Amino acid sequence: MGDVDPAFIQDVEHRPNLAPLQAESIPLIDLAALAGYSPSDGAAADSAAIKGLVAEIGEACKEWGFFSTVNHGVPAEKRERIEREGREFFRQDLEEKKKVRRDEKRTLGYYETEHTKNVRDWKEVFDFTVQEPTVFPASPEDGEEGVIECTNQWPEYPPGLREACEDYAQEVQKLAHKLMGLIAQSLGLPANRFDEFFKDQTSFVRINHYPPCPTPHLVLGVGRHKDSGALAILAQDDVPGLEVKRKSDGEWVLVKPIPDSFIINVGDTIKVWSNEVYDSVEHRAMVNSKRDRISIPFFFMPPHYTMVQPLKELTDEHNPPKYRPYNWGKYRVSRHASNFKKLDVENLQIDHFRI
Ligand SMILES: O=C(O)CCC(=O)C(=O)O
Ligand SMILES: [Fe+2]
Repeated sequence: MGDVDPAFIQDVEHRPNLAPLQAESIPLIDLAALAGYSPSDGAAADSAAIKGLVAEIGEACKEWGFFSTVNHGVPAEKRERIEREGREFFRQDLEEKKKVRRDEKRTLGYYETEHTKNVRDWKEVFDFTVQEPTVFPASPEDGEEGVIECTNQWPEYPPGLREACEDYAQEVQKLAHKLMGLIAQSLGLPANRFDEFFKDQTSFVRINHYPPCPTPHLVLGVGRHKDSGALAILAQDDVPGLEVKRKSDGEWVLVKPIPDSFIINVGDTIKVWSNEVYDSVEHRAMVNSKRDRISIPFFFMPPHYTMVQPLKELTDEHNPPKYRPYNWGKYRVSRHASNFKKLDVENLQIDHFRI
């Protein structure tokens, strides 16, 4: 096992297959028709091209919970820039990176000891929030009303990281709003149905860096998990690693990198809003012994005061709500705390609120 810390080692049943299935992977959707689209513009939402997209996206959300997109409208140079600046940041010594390390009080910045399902991930990350400051409950406990304001921690080096991150987040955010419009339409709702949930937000962006690993067959860059927010919009470099658990048979399939594409996946919040018409799907990232890998997810998340529950229009007496309402901020704070360290218990999941 060499020098690998046992904290990283996955149980046998969760270890990756380094030659994973590539055959049938997630659908690829061309978003060119989104150029003039806005969820608040009824006429644009009704065009034939948009209706076609809505059908494709609805199908992908149902069958896979995941899809790749091209012609998404986010300028390639903005994605390239954040990737380049991120690499430059991670190239520094640990001591330098630790100057912006997150802790229990400052929850954004650099972090190198994340755990997923109580096993350490083979990665380091840099997190920044999209709406500054982002407001969260001070405590995950019900009845405790205080809030805290989270702000970003920017390193001195590289000097361009901050602007690259802020620009990127603004661009991807526009795409996120449009995708929520299409998803609303695909559920038979008005395109602007989700707008009220994103007047404020707790969205954040993570730059994942997966260094080469001497024992890629024993560890994962990020262990199997579902994303808890509404949507994730992920950029990956040209090194394969992301695997999605195929709903039809439970097999792990590799999502091959496509240049200038984004991978979109449905998170638990949409699963609940849709009363399980759509599902959030497990995914994980492998590492390899030769090349490092960068991936950049944008996690689109509602404001802390949102009560997440199945939408009224999608429930009735024959199809009653499958979840009790839960407070997004408290849920997020509780889950976030558990990523910091190895715990003896599983962290909070939406199943906790399943009726
Ligand atoms: O690196 C990847 O491809 C996946 C990352 C991911 O799923 C996450 O950060 O939540
Ligand atoms: Fe994820």
